[in-house]
Amino acid sequence: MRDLLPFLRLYRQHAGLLGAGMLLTLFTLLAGIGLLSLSGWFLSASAVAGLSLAGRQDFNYLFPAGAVRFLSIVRTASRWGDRVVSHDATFRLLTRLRILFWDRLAPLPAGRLQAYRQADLLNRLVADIDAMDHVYLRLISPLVTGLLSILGMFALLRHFDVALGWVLLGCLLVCALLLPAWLYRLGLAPGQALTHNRATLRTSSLDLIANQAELQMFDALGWQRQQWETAEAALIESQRRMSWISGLASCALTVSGGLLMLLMLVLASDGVGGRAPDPLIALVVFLSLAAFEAIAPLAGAFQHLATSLSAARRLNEVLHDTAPQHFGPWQREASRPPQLEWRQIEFSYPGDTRPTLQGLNLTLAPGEHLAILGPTGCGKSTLLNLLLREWEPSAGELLLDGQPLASLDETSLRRTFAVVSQRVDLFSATLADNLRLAAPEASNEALQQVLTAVGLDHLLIGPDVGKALTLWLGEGGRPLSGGELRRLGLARALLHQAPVMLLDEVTEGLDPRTEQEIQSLIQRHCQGRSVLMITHRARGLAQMDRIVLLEQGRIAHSGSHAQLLAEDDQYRLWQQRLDALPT
Ligand SMILES: Nc1ncnc2c1ncn2[C@@H]1O[C@H](COP(=O)(O)OP(=O)(O)OP(=O)(O)O)[C@@H](O)[C@H]1O
Repeated sequence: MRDLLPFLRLYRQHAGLLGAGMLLTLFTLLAGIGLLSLSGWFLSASAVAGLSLAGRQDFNYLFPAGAVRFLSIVRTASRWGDRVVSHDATFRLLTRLRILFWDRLAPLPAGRLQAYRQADLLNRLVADIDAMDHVYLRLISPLVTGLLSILGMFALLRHFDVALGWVLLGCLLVCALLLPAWLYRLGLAPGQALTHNRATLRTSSLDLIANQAELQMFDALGWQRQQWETAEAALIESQRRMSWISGLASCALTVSGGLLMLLMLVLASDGVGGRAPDPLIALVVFLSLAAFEAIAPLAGAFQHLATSLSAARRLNEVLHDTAPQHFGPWQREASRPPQLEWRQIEFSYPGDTRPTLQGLNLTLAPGEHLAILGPTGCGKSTLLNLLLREWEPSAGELLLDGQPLASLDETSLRRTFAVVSQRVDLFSATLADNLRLAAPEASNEALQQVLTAVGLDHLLIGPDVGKALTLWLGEGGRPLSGGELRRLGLARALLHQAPVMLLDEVTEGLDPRTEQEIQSLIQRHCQGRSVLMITHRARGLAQMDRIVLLEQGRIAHSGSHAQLLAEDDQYRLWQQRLDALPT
């Protein structure tokens, strides 16, 4: 139950609406109970009154008939109001909860987010939050209004017959305690399975759709489909078990209601409140029948409680994630290239026993163009990831102009670096939208110029400036080749106008001519800016100010291209290997 506490705190902000919703539910219940018991009494009393002439003349038909109409109008109106107000309150709560969840999720560093699968996060954001609507609608509201109605019925019946009042109260309280507890236990395992299986099916469906090309190529579509079918069968099975429990709950409620009615009939048959048997017996019997209207939602609430609790637990995992990212208040003037320093940096990825970076010391002077070479997996991209604060070093200091990088505010950090990472993401949007991500204020002419510079002018539609950038890219639009994607990434980085360019294998997958063009473009555009370029290519190294060879998370060699060629055997070996690579 502790898992629900963070969500219950949100209720305070909508206490007025939630309270009004419960009041209307209570009116609906009481009006329903009053209607049934009064109608039962009215029918019997009318029948009895009709037996004698005096009875026919004395019996007041008008007041009970009016009361029945009044109660039925109150019941209808309050039920309508209850639905409107309770659902409005619930939707407001869900909206707040989604915003809260998103607010906690968004500041998590990208590295931390990798611990969650994207499909799973989507499921938490959609299905798990939806499951929280049970908490107010099916748990709190029925619990409060059910217990108040039971007390109301007790007070009414006690007015006519104290003993019968206590019997009704006792029986209803026993049912209100035992039935929910029993149904909670029954629904526990299938409820948890339902949340888990729903998440698994969603993840499996997204895997099937997103990886379809890969699966088809390796003839693994059947295998993935089978995984999906297994996930679907598991979900259907947990839904079937929940439906079975719902059926059982309805059966238990009907049987208990029938037994209670029978008991009250037997107890009242000698007369209510010490009187001779009269139509009040019908009032007692119908009152006990109506009483189960108050208990029925309670039983259902506890059956589904396990589903809400497991959804709450999954949401809390993200809400209480221990790794929120903190940015300092320092707002730096972003146009000037800074001095960057990795000082005695140690870093390992979670779960990895090997250190990725071990006591790494490196400096990037303002305006310096530095290339980093090294074998696959030696930690080159990790160097950039630490700079972008996707991960935090476990020891050592990352300094920007001599200040800890963590003291910089997030906007200044993002304005300081322009990145072309190994994986360039394309949004399902127009070409212009995909570029304006990096420079929202850029004019159409500036976008066209940069596209021409990176060799993507063939994506422009016609000469008209307004229409030329409207090509739809990504899902539902034109896909880009690997080389085109890299060039688009470079175009974004150039538009970003940051003083430090971080380029992770930016010319990988390009033909030699384009590679040459891109290299010259970088040199041209990055005059006066710092460049940190990770590369596996020999081309362009001579134009860099300094080259660093990284090995097993440490700097093995450092110097200018000419220096290293002259003095360093290993660099010569690297150079030969890179030269031998097909271009
Ligand atoms: N998110 C991660 N979680 C766990 N391990 C990771 C993660 N990212 C990278 N690694 C591991 O850390 C090591 C260094 O990775 P990194 O990407 O920095 O290498 P790299 O030198 O850039 O390699 P490449 O030249 O192939 O791009 C690798 O062994 C890699 O498998």
